[in-house]
Amino acid sequence: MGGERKVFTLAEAANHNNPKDCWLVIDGKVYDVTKFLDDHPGGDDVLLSATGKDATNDFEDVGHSTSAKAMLDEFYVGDIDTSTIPTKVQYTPPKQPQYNQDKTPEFIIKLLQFLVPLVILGVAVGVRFYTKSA
Ligand code: HEM
Repeated sequence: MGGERKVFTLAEAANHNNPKDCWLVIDGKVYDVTKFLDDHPGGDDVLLSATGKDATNDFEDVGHSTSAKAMLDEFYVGDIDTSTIPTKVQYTPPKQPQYNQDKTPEFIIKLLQFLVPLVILGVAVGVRFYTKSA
């Protein structure tokens, strides 16, 4: 093999998910952290629960120090076949209908709001005018 990089599928890496054999997938690389479980300042349980998946976000979310990131090298065992990592589903909001979907221009609506009461008033005045003389 002579220093050739090993490439694992996510399923292969996921098999190493117990306290006696624990692999993590971070940033496209595979790390065997079995020996580190007892020494991890964040505890062994978080490492074990980060197995079987792309743990990049878990690792980054903690805000690990640069020295923590430098430690990764010593646990490196190979790379992950990135095509075996399920791509994140991007949330796209449903398309909202435009608020005013009808094409009636605003000024016509304004005009009607002004005219309708005027017409009612006109009718009322007209009725009164014609009934008074009777
Ligand atoms: C090979 C991978 C990892 C290494 C080498 C590592 C190393 C370290 C180190 C050195 C610290 C001490 C604080 C610091 O220097 O930033 C730390 C803290 C911590 N780690 Fe990790 N870590 C690894 C993976 C993870 C993962 C995958 C998780 C979460 C799922 C995690 C969760 C935490 C937490 C919660 C702390 C904070 C502990 C505390 O402050 O009480 N670590 N880690």
